[in-house]
Amino acid sequence: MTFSDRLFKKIEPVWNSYLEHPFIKGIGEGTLDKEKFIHYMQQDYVYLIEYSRVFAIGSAKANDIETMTIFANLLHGTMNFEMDLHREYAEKFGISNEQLEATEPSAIVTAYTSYMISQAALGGVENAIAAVFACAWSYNWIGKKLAEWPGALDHELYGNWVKMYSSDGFTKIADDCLHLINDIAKDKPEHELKKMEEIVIQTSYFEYMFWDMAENTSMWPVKELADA
Ligand SMILES: Cc1ncc(C[n+]2csc(CCO)c2C)c(N)n1
Repeated sequence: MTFSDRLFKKIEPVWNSYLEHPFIKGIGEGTLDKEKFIHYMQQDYVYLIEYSRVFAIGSAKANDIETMTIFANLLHGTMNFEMDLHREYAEKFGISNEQLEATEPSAIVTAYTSYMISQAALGGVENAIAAVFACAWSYNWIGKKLAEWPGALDHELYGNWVKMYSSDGFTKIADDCLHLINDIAKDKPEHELKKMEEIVIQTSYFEYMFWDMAENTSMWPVKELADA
């Protein structure tokens, strides 16, 4: 059994719950409120800026040039490929790149990114790959599931989201993370594997909380406070 098989056994119930979440269902069924999607995109944009730092930490902590290059490519892919999707959606909604970057992060975004950055900073390269794993892999997993829902790929607003995360390009990114975590876990003692597992479980819960924040307007930053 590979390390990722072991991880998947642990996190499968949490990941299955994503597919039951009203926000994900809203994307897959095409019924999601547009304002919620716009808010989600803005929050996700500032999330990705901080998330990218974890790839940079992974590259800095890598013990060989191959691992260093994989992290650097993942960093490049996020900032140029994934964030382009957000910039394209924002343009469609009349939101400039400057406005996107100036988004005030919700408390959950701050908690999630702070957790990933601190775990990656405190440990070695194994913590960095464990911190990014659920994020990179779960979106491709969700994208591929939603792609099978009737009409999800063709929806005029959310179809591109489903296309993007189920695409070959994103499947390759998710696979790169999968190979990397298995490779790094190979020679690790059990106590380090346990720590990696704990990080993947925590980040899987954070993913759920992110969907919850996107769905529930009461968890959004208060606009009047941000503008004051
Ligand atoms: C909260 C949140 N979690 C996961 C992703 C998806 N994601 C983030 S980085 C990456 C790897 C390559 O860009 C992927 C797939 C997201 N956008 N937002």
